[in-house]
Amino acid sequence: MISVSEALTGIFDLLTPLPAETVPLRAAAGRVLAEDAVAARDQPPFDAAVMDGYAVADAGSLVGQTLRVVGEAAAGHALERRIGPGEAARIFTGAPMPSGTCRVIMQEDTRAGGATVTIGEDDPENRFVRPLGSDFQAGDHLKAARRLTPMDVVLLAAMNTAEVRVTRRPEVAILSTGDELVLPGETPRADQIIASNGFGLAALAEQAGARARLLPVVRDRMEALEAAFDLCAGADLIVTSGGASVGDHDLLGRDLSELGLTRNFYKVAMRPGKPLMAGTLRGTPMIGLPGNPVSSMVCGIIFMQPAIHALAGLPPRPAPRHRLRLAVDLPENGGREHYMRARLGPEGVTPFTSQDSSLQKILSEADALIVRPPRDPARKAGEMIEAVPLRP
Ligand SMILES: Nc1nc2c(c(=O)[nH]1)N[C@H]1C(S)=C(S)[C@@H](COP(=O)(O)OP(=O)(O)OC[C@H]3O[C@@H](n4cnc5c(N)ncnc54)[C@H](O)[C@@H]3O)O[C@H]1N2
Ligand code: MOO
Repeated sequence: MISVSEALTGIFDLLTPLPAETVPLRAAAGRVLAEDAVAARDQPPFDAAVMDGYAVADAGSLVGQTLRVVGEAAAGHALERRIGPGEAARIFTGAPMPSGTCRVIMQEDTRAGGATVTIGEDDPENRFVRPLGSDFQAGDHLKAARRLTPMDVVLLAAMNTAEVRVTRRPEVAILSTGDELVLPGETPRADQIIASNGFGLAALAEQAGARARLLPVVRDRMEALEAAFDLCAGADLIVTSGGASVGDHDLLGRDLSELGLTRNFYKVAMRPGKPLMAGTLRGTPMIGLPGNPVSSMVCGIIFMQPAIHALAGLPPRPAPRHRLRLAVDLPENGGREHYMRARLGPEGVTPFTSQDSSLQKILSEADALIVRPPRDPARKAGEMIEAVPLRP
């Protein structure tokens, strides 16, 4: 069996980043920037007032002095007149500083008197001017590749970017296999269960920025599998769940070269997720996940989501981890890398008592997956360990 990091590298090796497309700025959030965006202008494009008040030409203290108010500057309405010593311009936040002025005296520190203003307090150190280009300057870059956050979008908009070059959104075809499966909302027979994995995997794929194509459940027959493979055409990544083990009805564990499946590896030293496989199906990268729901979801986080990010053009990286304090002692780990469902509390992180890979309620309650490397020695409460967060 290969290690988790060998398996992840093996999956990255199957992937080619998708080409770029142009989208309007409104559709850019969450997409991966494919080419550097360059600011076309300085921001602010002029020295701007930071406070509502009076713009003055005098650099020294004006306490007790009365100035002549000779004009007004507001945001979007520059004052074209030059201001000299002994004069002031009424000014509002965001307005361009009139020529001749060097600072703003806050309105609260003044007393207005018709065409004049008298200065009460004045600290000339506080200029209340935002210099031209102090936010960003023409030619500044927002570097590719990065997943665009709402904070990036506000910057792109300010840079006067109406359209953005992003990588095409990966399309992930998801198929679940099993004679026992019926869809949520159907009435299962006594020997049937609800096909939950596909829904969770589709949500994980979409969380990672992909479009998910959730295919109908595939029965445990070769013809059904072949027909389902046809429905994967055009996808950038194919993800299967179930049928990966060695049972008589586990079709995906068999030699499927006649259906166009080339397997690059099968079985990984991890828990849950041992019967994981990856390869290509008719030339498209494919990841085969085990059917147990927790195995499927853990492998979706550890392999599918990083694969989607890489397809979208981000640097290939494992799922992010945090360092967390252990709240309880843990015995030595076995030979497989263990992803333990765990809860976060004031004392630190505690694994759930049962780590069975079928327990969906515990998975839903878990805050993190504690990662225990193979043969990790016994750990004491209070030690720091690595964990993959399950909540934003
Ligand atoms: N002799 C061996 N048996 C098993 C081994 C092994 O090494 N030798 N490995 C075990 C491990 S580990 C896992 S994980 C499972 C995974 O096997 P499969 O990928 O073949 O999964 P299935 O048999 O199809 O299903 C397992 C389990 O999960 C339920 N399931 C399947 N699909 C879904 C779905 N879409 N939604 C909800 N639940 C699903 C299914 O009903 C089974 O209960 O194999 C062990 N066996
Ligand atoms: O690896 Mo299986 O994924 O233990 O349940």
